[in-house]
Amino acid sequence: MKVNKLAIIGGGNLGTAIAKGLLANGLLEASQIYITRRRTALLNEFLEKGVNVSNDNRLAASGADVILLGVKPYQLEQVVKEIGPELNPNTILISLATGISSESIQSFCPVKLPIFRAMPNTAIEIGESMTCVSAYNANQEQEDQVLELFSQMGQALIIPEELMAASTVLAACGIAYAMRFIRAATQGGIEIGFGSKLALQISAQTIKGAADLLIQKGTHPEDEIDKVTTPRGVTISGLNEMEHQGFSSSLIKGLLTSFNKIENGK
Ligand SMILES: NC(=O)C1=CN([C@@H]2O[C@H](COP(=O)(O)OP(=O)(O)OC[C@H]3O[C@@H](n4cnc5c(N)ncnc54)[C@H](O)[C@@H]3O)[C@@H](O)[C@H]2O)C=CC1
Ligand SMILES: O=C(O)[C@@H]1CCC=N1
Repeated sequence: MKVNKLAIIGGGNLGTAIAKGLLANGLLEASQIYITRRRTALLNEFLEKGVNVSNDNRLAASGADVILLGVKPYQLEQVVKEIGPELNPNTILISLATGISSESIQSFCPVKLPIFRAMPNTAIEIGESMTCVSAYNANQEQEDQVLELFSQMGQALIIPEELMAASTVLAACGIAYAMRFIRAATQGGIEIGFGSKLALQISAQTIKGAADLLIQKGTHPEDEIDKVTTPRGVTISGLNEMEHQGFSSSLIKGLLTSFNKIENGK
């Protein structure tokens, strides 16, 4: 992708994770990246790497080919209106905000322009994100450009905008759910004899191996489970006990709770 200038407006948790992902992949020179937030002192690590750090959103947006909006949803309208004079019909605007439609974002802009919503997860920092993207007012070339950008920092997919809430839950919140699984496994590991450090190492690498089996072989989880569950063995006993305690059910209910909160604000 030919990007001369990329601006991240709102360098918080997600904005800085993306900046780290871009730098780690050498996708752009540090000098091509602009990142803003109100308290710029919190972005010193980027300043030291040669990234342009500022609290001036218009300066960052001016002449940028790609603008990523990393502010909170309730701050989006004000920020888009602020940078409005710097937008042109070719600017690629990518919103990371949860729950604000492309149509609304377009209504904050003075010109019609390609608008993308992207929902990466925090593993973007290490190039392992699952990023779902929706496109609005964009042509094929622009869609390909945005997909290419996020594909360099993990896997990326274009999805219909109506699935953005679902992708937020499955992929973005999903990192937190997976972390909680690993934490619980670690706590169990300590009870059966490991120190916390070793228990965490074993649990995390085990989850990574499980995910990689599915990703690399394209198999179904139950096929892989069948290979581990010796008849009358210990794995099936543990798994069935987890299900009696509501393991899958609690995960699905949690997912739905997150989803309903995005959809209905509850
Ligand atoms: N995909 C994911 O894994 C995650 C997605 N999100 C989504 O990403 C968006 C950002 O969330 P976080 O990064 O957690 O928020 P955050 O609060 O860490 O970051 C927002 C940043 O915007 C800055 N900011 C606020 N007003 C500004 C302005 N007028 N000009 C410039 N900068 C301004 C703040 O100083 C802050 O650094 C939200 O919409 C949230 O829903 C958040 C966390 C994880
Ligand atoms: O928890 C949240 O609301 C945001 C959306 C996805 C990840 N963090």
